[in-house]
Amino acid sequence: MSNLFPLRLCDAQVRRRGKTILGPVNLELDGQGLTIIVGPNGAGKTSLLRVMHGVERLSGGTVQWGMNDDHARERQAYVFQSPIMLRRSVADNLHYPLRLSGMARGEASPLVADWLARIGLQGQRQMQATRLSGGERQKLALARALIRQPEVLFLDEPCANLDGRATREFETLLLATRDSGTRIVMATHDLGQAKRLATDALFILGGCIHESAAAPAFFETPQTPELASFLRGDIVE
Ligand SMILES: Nc1ncnc2c1ncn2[C@@H]1O[C@H](COP(=O)(O)OP(=O)(O)OP(=O)(O)O)[C@@H](O)[C@H]1O
Repeated sequence: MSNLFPLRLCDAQVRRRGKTILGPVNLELDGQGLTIIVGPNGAGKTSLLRVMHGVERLSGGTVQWGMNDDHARERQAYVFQSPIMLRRSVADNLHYPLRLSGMARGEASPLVADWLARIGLQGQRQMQATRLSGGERQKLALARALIRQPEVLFLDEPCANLDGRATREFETLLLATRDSGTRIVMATHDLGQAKRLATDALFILGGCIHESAAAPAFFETPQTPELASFLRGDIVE
């Protein structure tokens, strides 16, 4: 049984140049499910993900995992909106994190082959990763994040630049990841995607959690006028 969870944010706050961009946020995350973060542009979704992942300096409050920060960090992975590919082959992009963790190449190779098959890129294994399409890159970024078997995966708008088919393939991989027990926290602009994936959701407005609930109640019976407007597609500030 993992002791990484719960993740507790207590009055977590981020201020930059005299402006509060996040918080105070109070939140407890347990170890299961797929939490979706939605909210208007600039509301603080990325900042919240970065605070949870421990890469955003706090101006106040605390972020606590069930274990010390260094060990907790090793069990986390983060996927960005625009993934950075190493200027190496597709296969080497998957070998890289395993080598960093000290795994011998012979031991890593079957894992790499398995992940190439899961993301459907066996045929491109020798191709320079920077030549992949946007959808292929994002699947490779996901595999690179998951190959070390993190317990929690953070994603920031991973499908923002993908077409429908690539988005569907990516979502299928995400659902399989969730079902295999990896905790997922993901920001998205796409309300359809949020509904398809969420087990629970957070609505961020003005840097604070304005409303949160389990899905489908979050989407079907919003409790605040602001979330109701946002879900209708109105402009909310
Ligand atoms: N380093 C920084 N210095 C000053 N302001 C910042 C900094 N980082 C973020 N901000 C501001 O903080 C606010 C929250 O940004 P954040 O990227 O977290 O929002 P977001 O909800 O992810 O936005 P989007 O949906 O547009 O990606 C924005 O107004 C942004 O301009």
